[in-house]
Amino acid sequence: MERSHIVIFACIVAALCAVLPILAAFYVSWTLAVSREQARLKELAEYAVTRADAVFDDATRALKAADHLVAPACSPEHVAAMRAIVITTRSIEDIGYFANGQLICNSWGAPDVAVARPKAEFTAANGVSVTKLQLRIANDAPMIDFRFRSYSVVTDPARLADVLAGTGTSLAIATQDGMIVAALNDPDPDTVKRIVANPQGDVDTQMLSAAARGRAWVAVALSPEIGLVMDMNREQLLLLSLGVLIAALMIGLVVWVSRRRLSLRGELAIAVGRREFVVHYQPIIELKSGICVGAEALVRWRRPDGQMEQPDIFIPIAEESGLIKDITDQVIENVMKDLGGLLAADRSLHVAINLAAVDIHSGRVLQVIQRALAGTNVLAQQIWLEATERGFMDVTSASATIDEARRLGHSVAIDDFGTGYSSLQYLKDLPLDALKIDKSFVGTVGLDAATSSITPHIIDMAKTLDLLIVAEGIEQQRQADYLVEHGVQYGQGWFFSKPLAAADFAAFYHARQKEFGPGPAIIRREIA
Ligand SMILES: Nc1nc2c(ncn2[C@@H]2O[C@@H]3COP(=O)(O)O[C@H]4[C@@H](O)[C@H](n5cnc6c(=O)[nH]c(N)nc65)O[C@@H]4COP(=O)(O)O[C@H]3[C@H]2O)c(=O)[nH]1
Repeated sequence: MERSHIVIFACIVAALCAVLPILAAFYVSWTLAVSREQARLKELAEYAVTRADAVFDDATRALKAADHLVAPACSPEHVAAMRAIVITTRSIEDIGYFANGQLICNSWGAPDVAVARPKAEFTAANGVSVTKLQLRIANDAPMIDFRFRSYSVVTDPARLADVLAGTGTSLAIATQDGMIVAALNDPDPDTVKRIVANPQGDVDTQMLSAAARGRAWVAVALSPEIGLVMDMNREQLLLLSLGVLIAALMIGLVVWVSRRRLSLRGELAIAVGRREFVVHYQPIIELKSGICVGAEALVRWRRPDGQMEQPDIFIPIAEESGLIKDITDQVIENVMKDLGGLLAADRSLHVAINLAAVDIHSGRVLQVIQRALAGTNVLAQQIWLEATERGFMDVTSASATIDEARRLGHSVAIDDFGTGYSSLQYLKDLPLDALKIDKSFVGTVGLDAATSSITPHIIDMAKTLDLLIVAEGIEQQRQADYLVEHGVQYGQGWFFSKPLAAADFAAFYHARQKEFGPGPAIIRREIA
């Protein structure tokens, strides 16, 4: 990836890291606040409707008691009985007796002025009708008239909405068809009507609401959503600060990773320029005889302070940035410098060099090797080339490079076989010489692991295609024994030796030669 792409990518990731946790925290805290507020409104509406029903029941009882009075209408006894009803009924202010649409008397006797009976606006299931009067007493709200047959009682609507709603919350006590009869904090009549008609519906996106239906009334509680923002409680603020904290941590992480990647890339470019790469050699052993027949060249990056970086850290970045070509060239150069003498003196020895996918793709590396071999008396047959399955994905270019490599005398091996996308197709279509079994499979030999059954299949496949087999990562005697038994010719791994610096490898090679004898002639698989 280009440096500018890394920077842009890091900025986008950092911006997302900053915004997403905060948005998520805000969303969670908002959802919590909304559901809490809705629960509060529901509780309020249920409590209010219970109270309103109780007031209505009280007024109904008064009306029915008056309806049973037997004293002659508006006689002193009748008026006294009505007064007694008013005194003993908490929910009503007065009671009146009507005939022919006119008030004849109330609990104080005959009225001073003529009062016409108002028209009923709504009739409840128990037969009591409801009317909002023009008459206003203590507060601003018009009084409510409940009437049953010849009697009416007037009630202060404050008795119907006798609850504490809290500032910002409005409450309506409405008839079953949505007419408000009592209210707190001026709820909008149209909104209340819509909620009564459709309590579950999305009535107003800026209002939270809850409705409760009682025997006679419907209570509707409303509060504006904006109130929640002001009302965010401690827990919600805590969530938000947690979101900010996570965002900060994530941004820090992104900055750290991208800086490290950028700086590693920059450092790697400098290291290529300063030729800071050295090669270590892991001996390759002929398993049945124990003779050392070659080595795998493994690159290391020796920093100026002496610290050694392993290839797993820098090869992927080198491949991404295109620096890998220079590294391959330096490895080839180092191999010839380190082991050129040994190779020229002993034809039975070979060195396997790892190539990147791009090296296989372009084939350019073959000329580099040719130039490095020129005048050294080292044969091309002594230089093996290895690449992972990724290098052979583009079969056309890979075939061309392998054909040319083989024509020049090199042997070519597929590395880490079985860990990628490899299929039999690769092996059939490519003129390969050898297959390297990945250490992850060798490690399972003799174990019950699910992958342990793969190793014999890989071995069989290689035998069918008549490929040389090299097993990687042999750490134990039993693994070596198993591989010999199954016809694997070569192996490498800590059981024999870790990768060694050039001088140590030469010493290892000579010691091994003394103990197990000289190596065979040049190892070469003939392809018809
Ligand atoms: N656990 C365990 N590990 C063992 C054992 N024996 C050897 N190994 C390690 O296994 C890796 C074998 O190399 P690889 O599969 O080609 O895998 C190599 C190869 O794909 C790549 N690489 C190394 N040098 C070069 C190079 O010059 N060019 C390119 N393109 N890639 C390279 O880096 C990979 C890692 O190399 P290393 O870190 O040197 O790791 C080496 C080696 O040190 C063992 O018994 N047990």
